Amino acid sequence: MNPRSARLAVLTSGGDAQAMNAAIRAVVRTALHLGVEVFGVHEGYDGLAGATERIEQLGWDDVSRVLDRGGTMLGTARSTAFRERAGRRLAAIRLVRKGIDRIVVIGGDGSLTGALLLHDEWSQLLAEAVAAGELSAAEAERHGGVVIVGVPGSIDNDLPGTDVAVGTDSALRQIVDAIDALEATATSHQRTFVVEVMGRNCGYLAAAGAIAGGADYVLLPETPVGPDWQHEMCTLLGAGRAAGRRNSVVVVAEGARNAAGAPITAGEVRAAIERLLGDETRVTVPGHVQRGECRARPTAWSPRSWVLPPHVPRSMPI
Ligand SMILES: Nc1ncnc2c1ncn2[C@@H]1O[C@H](COP(=O)(O)OP(=O)(O)OP(=O)(O)O)[C@@H](O)[C@H]1O
Ligand SMILES: O=P(O)(O)OC[C@H]1O[C@](O)(CO)[C@@H](O)[C@@H]1O
Repeated sequence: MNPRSARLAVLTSGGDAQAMNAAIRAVVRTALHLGVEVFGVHEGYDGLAGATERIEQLGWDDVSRVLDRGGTMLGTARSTAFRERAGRRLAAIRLVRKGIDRIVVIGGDGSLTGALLLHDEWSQLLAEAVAAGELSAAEAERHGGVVIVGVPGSIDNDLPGTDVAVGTDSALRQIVDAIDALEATATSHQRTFVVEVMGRNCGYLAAAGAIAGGADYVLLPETPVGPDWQHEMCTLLGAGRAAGRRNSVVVVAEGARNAAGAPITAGEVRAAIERLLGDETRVTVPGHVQRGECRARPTAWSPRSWVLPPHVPRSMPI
């Protein structure tokens, strides 16, 4: 196919992650630069499989001034409709009716799993639509193959083969900022803080946040603790206190588990510290602040640098 006649859709899906806007901008402007028409799908897969179709053509100016804005300008969703085959069939029909058979999905492991499913089912979905009179044979033939590119976009950083997903670094900064901010109270009151960190079943944010934040102990899904974990943790924390430390921080990944597979909650950690050490202990849950707009400006090492603008020197290898 002549790429200059192609039409491409871009969408964000799953939890919003910072720099998704920069990634959208990079996709839109690079495609336009290459002569490809671009469409934004609003509200994640719901914009394709939900009750209302939300596909809108995007131009160069539609992605102006979004580089350092948090969230996603296209909106996102956790779409139940797309999980069903009927939803994916509706999605394929709507895309083909718009002449689109190129898709960029920016999202996490779930979103990219869904994208793979749509890719694998595409021919069959189109054949069914033709049989049901929902698409013409010519339309189905014209768009007989679909090309889908997945861009790992998730604070969780839980995609195999990806060093750092879009949004992970900013979430990490939020976590380290939160731990740094707790320092004042922890030190003044000689308290222990238990910080619960997002990440679903992945401990990347908790592990990296604990190291960068100088925490004393971390509980992760990947390293389930044994039955005596409370005593082990408190022995370490107690040694720090004995050495003169005025503050202690324990980071708990939201997916932390013990060796038997039972979840370990921040409340449980707090109770263990109070019971075994007598430390005054508080739980802090930064929650969706971790997905919020970073006040620090995004680094150049981010989707900011992905765009292929016309003003990039032609001699530059890209
Ligand atoms: N197995 C699947 N089959 C079809 N669609 C799926 C599947 N898993 C996920 N999806 C689609 O992708 C959407 C987003 O998935 P999910 O909620 O797991 O977030 P994610 O992409 O993993 O991102 P994050 O973990 O950062 O929130 C789901 O709401 C659903 O529409
Ligand atoms: O925003 P929601 O739907 O409450 O989901 C929260 C989940 O999304 C994430 O922030 C991103 O996947 C996870 O870390 C967290 O478990």
